[in-house]
Amino acid sequence: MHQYKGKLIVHTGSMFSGKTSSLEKDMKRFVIAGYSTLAFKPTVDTRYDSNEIKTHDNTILQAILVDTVDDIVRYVEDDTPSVIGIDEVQFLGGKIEDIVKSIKGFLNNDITVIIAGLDMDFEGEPFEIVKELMPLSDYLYKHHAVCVNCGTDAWVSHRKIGTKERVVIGATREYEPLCRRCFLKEKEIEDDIVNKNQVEFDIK
Ligand SMILES: Nc1ncnc2c1ncn2[C@@H]1O[C@H](COP(=O)(O)OP(=O)(O)O)[C@@H](O)[C@H]1O
Ligand SMILES: Cc1cn([C@H]2C[C@H](O)[C@@H](COP(=O)(O)O)O2)c(=O)[nH]c1=O
Ligand SMILES: [Zn+2]
Repeated sequence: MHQYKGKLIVHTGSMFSGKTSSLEKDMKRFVIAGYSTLAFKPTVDTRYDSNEIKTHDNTILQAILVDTVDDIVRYVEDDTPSVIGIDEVQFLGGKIEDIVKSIKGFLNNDITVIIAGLDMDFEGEPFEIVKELMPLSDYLYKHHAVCVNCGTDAWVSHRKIGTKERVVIGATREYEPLCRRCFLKEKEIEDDIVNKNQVEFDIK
């Protein structure tokens, strides 16, 4: 009984790859197995955030909205769950070293931690917290969406809209999962458009 004590389970990959679905499935299995659980989700946009974790195919898990890992620590101290889940870990506020330290603290206290988070941003650059947590994991799952262009395993979340800010909340209107080859092709096209616009601007 309760073989999962102090394990770190990491679900990562691009958008639409099934990270949140896997987190939800794990959490629901732990409930069935008799573990006490708490699920958390960082607040990224107070206008849209609700107290639930929702997958792209609309399955739902109740969750507590938090700003930083310190909020999670407070809930864990009050409720003493044996399993916690954190969705969208890349948006959790606070210093990376504090997040890592708190997660290690949970694990050392026999609390199992399930993480779901993007490994890379829209430019193909790693999200630092996920990069830190991957080697610490007991179970590491890299999930793959389907490349919307060619149908092979996707590698990255390509942003379809122009903005370059790192955090832009969205789904299929703003992002599409692409394999490396299709992503590079897309980047070439985007660079060509930028260069062409620059030439036209210089001429005028
Ligand atoms: N290109 C795609 N590849 C795979 N799944 C997709 C794709 N587009 C939409 N989906 C849907 O996304 C679901 C996964 O959603 P979710 O678990 O929320 O993913 P993530 O948390 O990784 O963004 C799939 O079960 C599928 O219904
Ligand atoms: C790649 C990328 C994504 N985001 C945002 C877009 C979505 O709101 C979430 C990811 O959700 P999912 O459950 O993994 O589909 O993150 C972002 O802000 N910046 C990025 O570079
Ligand atoms: Zn492709």
